[in-house]
Amino acid sequence: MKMADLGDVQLHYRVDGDPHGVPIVFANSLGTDLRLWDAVVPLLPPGLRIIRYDKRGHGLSSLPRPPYTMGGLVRDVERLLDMLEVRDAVFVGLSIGGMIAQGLAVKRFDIVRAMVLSNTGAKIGTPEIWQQRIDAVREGGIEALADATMERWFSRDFRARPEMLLWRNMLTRTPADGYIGCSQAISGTDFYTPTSGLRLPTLGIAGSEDGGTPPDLVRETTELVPGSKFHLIRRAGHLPCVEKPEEYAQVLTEFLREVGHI
Ligand SMILES: O=C(O)CC1=CCC(=O)O1
Repeated sequence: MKMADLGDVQLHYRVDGDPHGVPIVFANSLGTDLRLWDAVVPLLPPGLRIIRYDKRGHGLSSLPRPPYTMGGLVRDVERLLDMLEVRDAVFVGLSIGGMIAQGLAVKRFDIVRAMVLSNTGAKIGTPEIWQQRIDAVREGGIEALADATMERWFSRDFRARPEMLLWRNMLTRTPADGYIGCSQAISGTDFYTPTSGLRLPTLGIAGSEDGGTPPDLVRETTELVPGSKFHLIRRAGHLPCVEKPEEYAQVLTEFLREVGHI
């Protein structure tokens, strides 16, 4: 566990694998922290420098007051990766993490050499939907959203398992300001034009039962980048790295091999 002091924000991060290996960076979704990748990391091949972090307002990172912007979230990870002297990374972003991936790829070709757009979109939802969620959290806390969120995050089978409660607790223990700030950032983001201009190896991953970012949205976003690939994980919701870690790690490993990262 490490803390990067970036001045206006402190980011919790951790590095696993080979400290001198080729970098792979993971960015989490709304309402989760870097433990999102716990089941996938041990299944990755050797020789990788595996970097994970908690975005602002989440996990053990600091909790600046909202509003947050997508530009600010991109700038946070950009500063973290500059501090760690990361170049030519494969950047794996899930949901809002996939938006951060697109924003960083547009800005920093030297840092992002390939990207994985997992359960994400160039634009997610509408400002009205995000405002409803923000209002609900202001009124009733994140608990008010928890049951509906579990339905978007997980398949019916997984929701019947006790592990589901781990993720429900992770969501409901996210600070309201962190959730609201990131919701505002998503609400204000439309990356269709910038992402269409990207030219880098790109893999899209979707879950067949994802109620937050359905497969068609992930496919459409991924196809903005010419030559991209797409993989659908069946019987999984918004967090296939949790529900199907073996398949997720296998698809990721194949992509790393294809782009010459391992
Ligand atoms: O919680 C959800 O509905 C899914 C989601 C959208 C953006 C994100 O990061 O998670």
